[in-house]
Amino acid sequence: SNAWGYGPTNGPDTWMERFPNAKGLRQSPINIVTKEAQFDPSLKPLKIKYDPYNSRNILNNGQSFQVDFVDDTDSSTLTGGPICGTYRLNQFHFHWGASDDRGSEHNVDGAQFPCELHLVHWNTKYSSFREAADKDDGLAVIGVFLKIGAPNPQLQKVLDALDFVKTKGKQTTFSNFDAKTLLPHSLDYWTYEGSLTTPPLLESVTWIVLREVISVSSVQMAKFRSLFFTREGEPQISMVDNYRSPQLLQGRQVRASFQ
Ligand SMILES: COc1ccc2c(ccc[n+]2C(=O)c2ccc(S(N)(=O)=O)cc2)c1
Ligand SMILES: [Zn+2]
Repeated sequence: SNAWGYGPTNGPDTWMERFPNAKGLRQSPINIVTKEAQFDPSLKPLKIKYDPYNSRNILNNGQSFQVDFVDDTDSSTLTGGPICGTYRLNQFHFHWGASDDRGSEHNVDGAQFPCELHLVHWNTKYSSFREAADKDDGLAVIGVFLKIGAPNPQLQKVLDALDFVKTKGKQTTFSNFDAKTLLPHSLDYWTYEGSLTTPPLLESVTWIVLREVISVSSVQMAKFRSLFFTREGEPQISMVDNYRSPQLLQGRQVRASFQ
């Protein structure tokens, strides 16, 4: 079947053919217009507790690569911020461009970054990620922008594992990784109600986009681009431009945790 992807025949502009959520009223990503983001003093600080012991493996899923976490206990959690209750870290992954001028999914005042990190959490009021994935309050994703600058030694640990997951379906163990080391110093954030940015585009995500960026060098960006969308033995298609463009706000309010 013509599985969804990011190519000319199966990319984001074709997704609404098979995934009607694409035309929904709370789709992601969005362009964050900083002047229109209203400071909300009732927003709590983010409380992030990640246990390196929970990191399990790294997988090339044919759309991105993700680091999966064991999420059968509350040892790696997100609480506070705009959410109620406890959300567990399930995985993190990235979106990036073919060149440094594009690649992030969210934009800030119309600007794109070369890469965006997504840390995906699910609400423990549900019994599993899968059960939470289609609930209005099921998921919370922290978005972190990567900006070209100094090499990022924490990120390098992840990039060094990419040699083992070059093609779709490849995975390798990836233990003892502290995802907290990928976060910037400040946890100031913008937040809005949105969706998964890939099919099935479920409208179940409370988005928490951090204002402070983390650095990535151009050499490190080239490492992301060394991956392939395709399986071993298939004609190679470089894994680049795996991002959806900003969607209509449809009257949604973006709130800021900072003044
Ligand atoms: C219920 O069926 C599902 C549910 C979720 C699926 C999925 C297929 C791919 C990715 N996911 C995801 O988990 C997923 C997709 C997108 C994102 S994102 N880029 O952070 O919005 C996070 C997580 C299928
Ligand atoms: Zn994502």
